[in-house]
Amino acid sequence: MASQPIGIAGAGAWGTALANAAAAADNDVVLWMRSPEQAQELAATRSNERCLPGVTLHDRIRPTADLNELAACRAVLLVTPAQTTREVTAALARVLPSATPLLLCAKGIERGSGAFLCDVVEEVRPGAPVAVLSGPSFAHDVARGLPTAVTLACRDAALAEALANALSGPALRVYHRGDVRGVEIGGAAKNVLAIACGAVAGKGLGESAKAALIARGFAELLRFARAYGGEPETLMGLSGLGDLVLTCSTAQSRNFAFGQRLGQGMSVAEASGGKLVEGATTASALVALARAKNIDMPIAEAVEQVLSGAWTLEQAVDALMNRPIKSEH
Ligand SMILES: NC(=O)c1ccc[n+]([C@@H]2O[C@H](COP(=O)([O-])OP(=O)(O)OC[C@H]3O[C@@H](n4cnc5c(N)ncnc54)[C@H](O)[C@@H]3O)[C@@H](O)[C@H]2O)c1
Ligand SMILES: O=P(O)(O)OC[C@H](O)CO
Repeated sequence: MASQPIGIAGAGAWGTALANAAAAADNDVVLWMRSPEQAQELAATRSNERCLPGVTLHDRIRPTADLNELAACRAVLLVTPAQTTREVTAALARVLPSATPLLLCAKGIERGSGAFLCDVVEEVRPGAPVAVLSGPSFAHDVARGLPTAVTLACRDAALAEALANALSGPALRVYHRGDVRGVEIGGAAKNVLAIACGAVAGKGLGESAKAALIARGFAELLRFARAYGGEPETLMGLSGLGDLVLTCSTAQSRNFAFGQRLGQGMSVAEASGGKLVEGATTASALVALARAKNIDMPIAEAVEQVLSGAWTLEQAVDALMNRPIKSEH
């Protein structure tokens, strides 16, 4: 069993970084991508210059474009954009044995349905084991072997522990937990809040405003998680506060950088720079879920209003600053 490889579906920045980390943790790794040309290129050059420039692929990684090669893996990490979760899970369901655990590594909420990604996976592969991996972790840091700690959640405690052990290595420390909902909420919501922090930086509104956004954004995270069944302790850990602080701190984050460019005056269409900005695609679903349960999330709401074109950034700042004065907690 332990000699079976770890499978990774999706060879973008995060999939490639996780492949290197899993290999460094003494696993053979099958790295699947949809493009045969890209698989050939990765196998020949041993690098993924498009998504993770300057990083050498570990010897134990086998790139492939044949989905069937994931069938013999002991677990498969799903590392494609959040909005492709349903489609890629359906493709995986056709080749994987039903007992193979799927470990969700994307951060987001499905648009349209408003479904949490673990629920999407469970809907497509009923009864099959599902887990989620999240926490403060930039692909470039993990791929270069810089020390990183993340959380892996699964309702099956023994499986959570086994997967955490399998993926933990010299530079990646994986904690385990049972609160799947809390862990996935932290990852999905922090991306939306990071857009607001980036906009504050881009507009030059100061470090005090940024700290206020992180603290009040965390209060929104906690309210949302409580209402949707996540445990507050989870949100206080790596996958909540940890990832919120990381993503709200630096333009190394694509969500922060997107917000920063909005703050500097770029349009929503220009600001992504062609990069994946999960907070921008999740904002409307997050806000719709919050409204459905009357959860007060003014920062997430302001991000959504700006992205939809209903408010300018100036109107968003006014709306946040002119709310009625209230007790902090
Ligand atoms: N990059 C990071 O530092 C990082 C860290 C933690 C979590 N994540 C999360 O991981 C997810 C992926 O991020 P990323 O940085 O790897 O993005 P990316 O844009 O670098 O890569 C996404 C990959 O998915 C592939 N893809 C897209 N649609 C597909 C489909 N329908 N079928 C198969 N493959 C498809 C693309 O070809 C690309 O290789 C996101 O949800 C992100 O929030 C990223
Ligand atoms: O670059 P971002 O904003 O997608 O963030 C990457 C990771 O989620 C950070 O933990």
